[in-house]
Amino acid sequence: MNDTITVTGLTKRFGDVVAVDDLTFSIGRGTVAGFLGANGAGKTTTLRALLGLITPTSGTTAINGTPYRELAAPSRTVGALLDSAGHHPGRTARDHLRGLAIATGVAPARVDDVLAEVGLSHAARRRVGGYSLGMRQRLGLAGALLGDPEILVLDEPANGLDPEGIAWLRSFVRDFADSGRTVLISSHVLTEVAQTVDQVVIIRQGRLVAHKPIEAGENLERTFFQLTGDLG
Ligand SMILES: Nc1ncnc2c1ncn2[C@@H]1O[C@H](COP(=O)(O)OP(=O)(O)OP(=O)(O)O)[C@@H](O)[C@H]1O
Repeated sequence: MNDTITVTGLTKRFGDVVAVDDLTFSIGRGTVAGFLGANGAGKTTTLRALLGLITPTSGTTAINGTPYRELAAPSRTVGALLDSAGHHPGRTARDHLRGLAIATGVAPARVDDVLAEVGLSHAARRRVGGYSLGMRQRLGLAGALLGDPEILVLDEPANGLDPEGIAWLRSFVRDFADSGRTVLISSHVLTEVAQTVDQVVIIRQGRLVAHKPIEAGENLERTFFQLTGDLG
């Protein structure tokens, strides 16, 4: 089986709100898939279900064919950046990552590697409370990379990054996929991901609108407006 990420008939309700509505898609190995939809479309809810953080109302999700909660080595299989919160402001980036490494069974020696990978070596000994939002996003990505995973799930990773940071993120994601690994990257801003992705999964009000490869020379903006009417 070549699919790394599968979402099958996923529905999630919060009271009267249907956040995700019978969503089905799968992502093959070695690709960068953009997961697009307006604010509130259901992207984060889908990713949280995929990572076993919430229980679906119905439907299933799997990573390499296995539900996340049943993975034998989750941090080596999939790394996730869901939000940039959750860092203790008084700790240094290095200490934060060391704690995370120990908690997830990763050799602490990886910490300096991932700090270098995300361009934070120079700030490794600074307290995270003084980090900019963009630096916290990089730190979150470093945490996702600790287990040297084959799959990355990134929820709005460009939030808070300056143009240089966004360009860096694009090339980072591209290199990651070119080494045969897989990235699912959510965004509500089309232009952030348009130059990076091989395919797009577009949702609106929790439902699948389109899942298609990106054609060379395609005017993505026009395609998206036609499909969704509400994506920037
Ligand atoms: N824990 C929750 N309790 C109640 N409603 C929720 C909860 N989480 C999400 N929702 C609702 O579900 C819908 C989908 O939210 P979700 O965060 O998945 O969208 P999103 O596409 O990630 O949006 P954004 O781009 O703004 O992050 C929204 O209407 C949201 O208000």
